[in-house]
Amino acid sequence: MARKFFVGGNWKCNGTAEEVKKIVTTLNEAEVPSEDVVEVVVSPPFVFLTLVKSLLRSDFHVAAQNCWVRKGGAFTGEISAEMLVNLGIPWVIIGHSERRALLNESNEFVGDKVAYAVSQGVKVIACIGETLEQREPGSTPIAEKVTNWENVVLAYEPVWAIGTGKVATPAQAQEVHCELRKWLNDNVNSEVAASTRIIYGGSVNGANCNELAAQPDVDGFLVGGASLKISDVLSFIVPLV
Ligand SMILES: O=C(CO)COP(=O)(O)O
Repeated sequence: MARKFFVGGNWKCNGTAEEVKKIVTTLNEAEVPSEDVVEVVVSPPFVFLTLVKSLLRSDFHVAAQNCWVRKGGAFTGEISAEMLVNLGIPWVIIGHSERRALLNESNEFVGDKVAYAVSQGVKVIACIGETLEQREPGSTPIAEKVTNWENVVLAYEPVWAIGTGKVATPAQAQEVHCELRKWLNDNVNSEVAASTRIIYGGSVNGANCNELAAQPDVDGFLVGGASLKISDVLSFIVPLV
């Protein structure tokens, strides 16, 4: 089964309502390949989720940047997977390295979150670590807890490449993605290994995306900084036609 290319824009903790509207307008006016060819997902901060969802073209989708590990309740400051379902937000990013590093999210916690979100019908962009020593223990709780991989995209984001302008070479990205696919084959099963999208994040922009996309195991991107720049916001979608 062919893996549909996946392009995610992670806006992180950035933007005003006006800036967000400008990005959405740019996305809405763009001519891009059909939804059958490329899946495009943008991830604004929580407070802008409904605004973006209400304005965004219907062939693009919205992702939250995090959600709580279990059913909602007395967890001040959190939002739950049920709330995302209630608002019609189909995707969530879980386990981003910024949350792992700054908020001490552990592999187990991330694995539980991925499993809970998937169990509630929210699709997950699950971010995993950089070195083999980090990737295996990071992936194991996800592999142990997730039963339905149809709704999981794995994002490989080397920390040294995030926000630094130092992108992995296409060969480096391919090597890790290939290793991750082998890991899925050995630890989940061959079908999941063949069908799961493994996307790359870290200083992706219009200038480097085509070479990365040409790698057989690079199934898309999670783009940070460039997804916020009006001049760049389409550059990693359009060239893939
Ligand atoms: O962290 C990232 C996406 O989740 C990557 O960020 P940059 O594209 O800004 O390097």
